[in-house]
Amino acid sequence: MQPATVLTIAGSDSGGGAGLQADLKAFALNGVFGTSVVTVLTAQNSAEIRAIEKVPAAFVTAQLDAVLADLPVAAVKTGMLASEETVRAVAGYAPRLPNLVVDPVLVNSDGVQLFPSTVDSAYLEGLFPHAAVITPNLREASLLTGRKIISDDDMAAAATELAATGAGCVVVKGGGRPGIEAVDAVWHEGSVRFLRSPWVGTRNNHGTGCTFAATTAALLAQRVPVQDALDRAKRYVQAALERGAAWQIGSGHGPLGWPTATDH
Ligand SMILES: Nc1ncnc2c1ncn2[C@@H]1O[C@H](COP(=O)(O)OP(=O)(O)O)[C@@H](O)[C@H]1O
Ligand SMILES: Cc1ncc(COP(=O)(O)O)c(N)n1
Repeated sequence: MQPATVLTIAGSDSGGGAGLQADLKAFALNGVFGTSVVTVLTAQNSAEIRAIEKVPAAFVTAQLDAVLADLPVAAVKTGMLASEETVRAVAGYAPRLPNLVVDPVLVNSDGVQLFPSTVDSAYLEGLFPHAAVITPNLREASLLTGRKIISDDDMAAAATELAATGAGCVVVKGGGRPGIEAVDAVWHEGSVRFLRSPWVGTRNNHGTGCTFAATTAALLAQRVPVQDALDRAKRYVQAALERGAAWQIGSGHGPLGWPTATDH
């Protein structure tokens, strides 16, 4: 038996906690072979993103052509695409990208918008209609819908509104709303349900969103049905947070740990 191949189209996090470094780690720990198309380089650590250098869209597509010409990609995750050109270029390939999980990275951890709003519309019109799953966090869902999102009902309403883009499944992630539980809203086939797990009290949450989306893609590549994949990705993130909870790597938000197979 050989592993399924999965592709991440994402940015590099020099600090190692998020971006394609987190994706490749989640791929390996979820049993798939990871390939990576790099969209941006970030000068980043556990505390901040200091600078972003975009890879030209033409070189993003050159990487995509090289991977797709040779490797049996069974699922794709997108992360920080960073420019309208790159979002639209990836959207042009989307009909050929199976099990596409789109994690729209649009704001930094302080909630500040990272890119011009033309990037948001390229996601809404170009990429979401082709996605099997989209995974905005609270702030991104708020930015994309213009809604204030405070309650579970607000999350459900935002997920339903984003489903109108044509995405197969919408997850509004609630990591930005600490509580007793970490709650995410999932729209699928016309109804909304909630994913709930115990809140893990730790500062080491750099890469939770990347890890959730990458794990979902890894499971879809292994033919796990989408709702099961989301339940399992949620448990994986919880276990990864628990494993790294006491680490002190960096002065800011440290990385997630490595769950063992029996953890999740
Ligand atoms: N401290 C935490 N304890 C448990 N689950 C968490 C915690 N922080 C985030 N999560 C979960 O991690 C996943 C990623 O969500 P989130 O952190 O909102 O994404 P992003 O990194 O894109 O902001 C979601 O399933 C969310 O509920
Ligand atoms: C290159 C890159 N991509 C994505 C994120 C978001 O990370 P998170 O998973 O913590 O939302 C990041 N900080 N850097």
